[in-house]
Amino acid sequence: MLPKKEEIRDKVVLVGLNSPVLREDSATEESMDELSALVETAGGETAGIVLQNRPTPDPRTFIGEGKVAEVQLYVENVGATMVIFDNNLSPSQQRVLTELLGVQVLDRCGLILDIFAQRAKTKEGRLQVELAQYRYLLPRLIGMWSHLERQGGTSGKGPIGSKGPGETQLETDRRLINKKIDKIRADLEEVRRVRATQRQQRQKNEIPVVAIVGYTNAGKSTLLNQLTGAAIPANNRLFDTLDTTSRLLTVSDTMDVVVSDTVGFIRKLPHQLVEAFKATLEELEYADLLLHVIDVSNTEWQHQAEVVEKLIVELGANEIPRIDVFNKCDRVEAGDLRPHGADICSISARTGEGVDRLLEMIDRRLDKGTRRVTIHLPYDKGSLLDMLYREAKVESVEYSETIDIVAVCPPKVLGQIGDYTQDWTPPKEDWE
Ligand SMILES: Nc1nc2c(ncn2[C@@H]2O[C@H](COP(=O)(O)OP(=O)(O)OP(=O)(O)O)[C@@H](O)[C@H]2O)c(=O)[nH]1
Ligand SMILES: [Mg+2]
Repeated sequence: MLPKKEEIRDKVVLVGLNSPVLREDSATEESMDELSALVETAGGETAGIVLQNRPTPDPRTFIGEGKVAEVQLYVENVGATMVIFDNNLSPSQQRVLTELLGVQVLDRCGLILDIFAQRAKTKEGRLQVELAQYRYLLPRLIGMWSHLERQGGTSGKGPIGSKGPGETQLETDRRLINKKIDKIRADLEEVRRVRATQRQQRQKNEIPVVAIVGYTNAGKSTLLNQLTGAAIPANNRLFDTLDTTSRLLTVSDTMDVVVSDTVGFIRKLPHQLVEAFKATLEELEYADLLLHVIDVSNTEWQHQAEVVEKLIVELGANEIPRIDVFNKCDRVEAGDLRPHGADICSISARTGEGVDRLLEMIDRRLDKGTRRVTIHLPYDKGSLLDMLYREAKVESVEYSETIDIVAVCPPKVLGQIGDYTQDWTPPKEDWE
C-alpha cells in the first residue's frame, strides 16, 4: 500500500509493455503519463519510466528476462521502493516479478484499487472498494499458497484427496474471503434496494434525472458545482469523486431536474471495480439524460471520450439521450473550439462560460411539451377545473369575469384547454 502524502513518498519505477497482442491493455507513452499521474494521486513519486516493445509478453516474467534485469538495475540506482506495471499482470507474473526485482510489484489495476481505497469515504464507497479488493486478492492468494507448497514440498504429492497443510490453509482463507464477499454483496444489495425506492419516488414526482459522466478529471464535479452552487470538492487529481452526489437544479420555468455527479472513468478500469461500483453506476441506466463531460484541453481527449463511450455501452446506458459537453474551453485557443451542434456544446465549468446554453439544451432535450399557461375558463366550463386539478399542477385560481387559472400543464391537458389560453407557446421546432 502506498503511504499518504505526509509520510515518506514511495519512489516508483513505472514499467509498460507495448505489444499488439495486448490490444487495449498495451502500454503507450500517453498511458504511461497517465500512470504517472495515478502514482502522484496515490501519493507516490515517479522515479523512472521503462517502456518495452515486444511482439508478445513473456508468460513468466511478462516483459523479457533481459528487461527484468535492466529494471532491477534501475530500481537499485534510483533507490525505488516499488515497481508498477501499466498492464495487467497475472497473479503468478506478479509474484515472480516481486521475487526477481526485490521490491513490491503492483499492476495498474492494483494501483487504481489502492487509490479507490484511499478515497472511499462513505459506507457504500468503502463496501464497493472492499468488494473489488477481495475479488482482486482471491486469485493472488491462491497463487501465493500454491507457491509456498511447491517450495516446502510438503503437499501435492500424496494420493488424491489428501491435503497438505498449505492447501488446508488455502482453503480456509478462500472460504473466509468468499464469506466476506457474500456479506459485502448482501450489504450492497440493500444499498441498491434503497436506491430503487428513491428512484421510484422521483419517477412518481416526474423529476427527470440528469447524470454527469466522463473521464476522470474532466470537470464533472466542477460542472455540478457551477450548475447548482453545490460545494463538492473538485481537485486536480484522478478519482477525486467516488460517491454519487445528487442535487436539484431548476432548468427553466417549467422544469426541475436532479443532477448526479458520478465516479470518473479511466482506460483499463479494473473490471472488479466496474462490477463493484454497479450500484453507483446503476444510476446511469435510469437517467433521462447524460451529460458527457470531455476535457478538450487534454491532448488525449478523443481517446478518453472513446473509453467513456465504451463503458456507457457496457453499462447498458447507450440508448439514453446524451449531450457532449466540451469542457475547459477557457484553456484552449478560440480556433480550437469544437463546433456547436444540436447535442454538443462548449463550456468552461470553471468560469461559467456557455453554461446558459447548456441549460437551454437540457431543457429542450428533456422537454416533453409541458408548459406553464394562464387559462381563462368561462364559468360554464367550470368542470374542466376538476380535470386540471387532477392532470396538471394548478398554481393559482382567481374568480373574475372568467375563472383565471395559472397551471403547469402536460401536452395532453394543453390539447383540452387550448381554446381558453392565450399565452401558450408551442414547443420549439428547431431540434429533432
Ligand atoms: N481551466 C479549467 N479548469 C477546470 C474546468 N473545469 C474543471 N477544471 C479543473 O479540473 C480539475 C478537475 O476537476 P473536477 O471537477 O474535480 O473533475 P472530475 O471530473 O470531477 O474528476 P474526478 O472526480 O476525479 O473524476 C480541477 O482542478 C478543476 O478546477 C474548466 O472549465 N476550466
Ligand atoms: Mg469529481
